[in-house]
Amino acid sequence: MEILSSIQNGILTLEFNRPERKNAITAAMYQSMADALTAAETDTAVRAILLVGKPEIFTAGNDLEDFMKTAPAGGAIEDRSVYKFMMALSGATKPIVAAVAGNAVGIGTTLLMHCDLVYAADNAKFSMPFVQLGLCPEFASSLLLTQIAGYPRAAEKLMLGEAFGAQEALEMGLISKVLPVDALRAFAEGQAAKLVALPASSIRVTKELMKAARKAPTSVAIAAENIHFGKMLSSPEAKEAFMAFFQKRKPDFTQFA
Ligand SMILES: C/C=C/C(=O)SCCNC(=O)CCNC(=O)[C@H](O)C(C)(C)COP(=O)(O)OP(=O)(O)OC[C@H]1O[C@@H](n2cnc3c(N)ncnc32)[C@H](O)[C@@H]1OP(=O)(O)O
Repeated sequence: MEILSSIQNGILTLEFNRPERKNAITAAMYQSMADALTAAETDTAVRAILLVGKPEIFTAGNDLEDFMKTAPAGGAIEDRSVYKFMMALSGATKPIVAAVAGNAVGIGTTLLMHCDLVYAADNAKFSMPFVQLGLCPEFASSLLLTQIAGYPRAAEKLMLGEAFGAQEALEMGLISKVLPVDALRAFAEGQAAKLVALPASSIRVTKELMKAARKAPTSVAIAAENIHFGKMLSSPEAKEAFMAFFQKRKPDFTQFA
């Protein structure tokens, strides 16, 4: 099972479990998380959601082989499991806690902006190398990171795509606490348990109110990003970037105007 899913004491825990591929997320993994989140919406046994990886890796982002396979097929983004997962995550009415240790690449960082309580280990590394892959930001990261971190810092992270550590993520407001890697999971579970014990209706309304102002702009940003992202996935620049990754070499973008 590449996504471990369990419900215990009111907490739905979703755990990336593909360490041999650095927890890179395949279409099947997105689908299984989308299904679990959708089911959780109406399951009274679930009062909080916890998203975790392994102590050495959160996720290497979208599986790049999947990107190469699915790109030319095209089709509506709404039919793709990544879209179903991200819509289920961003539209979840129950509180979501994320705990990041190791690398959180691409969608691994983007998805955090749709969670509620976000904690990181001192070994966490965040990056959004969309431009480096010949792509563009996705799932409202172009909007939300700008709101969270301010334009100059967001531009640096989204244009240069360089990795940054937990301390910088804390300063920019992407996460709310840094913990020793060995303490991260227990701390996040404890925070989720606190949410479970609180009145679910108050949590639900608080979340709704807090997210109300960004709801419409988030949808607009996602739709605009999708148009570009879908086209860019099959661009020569992206193909060169994906091939270069698997051939363990630097991409050569100078061949493209
Ligand atoms: C809509 C969504 C958008 C996005 O998410 S865009 C972002 C896509 N993701 C990436 O570009 C990240 C690619 N991966 C990496 O940069 C690196 O990995 C890490 C920094 C995460 C870790 O580096 P290291 O510790 O040196 O591990 P390793 O040797 O690169 O990876 C171990 C094995 O895992 C495979 N792998 C890693 N990431 C992915 C991936 N994203 N998709 C498919 N496979 C991946 C490798 O190829 C390799 O495999 P082998 O052992 O056979 O050489």
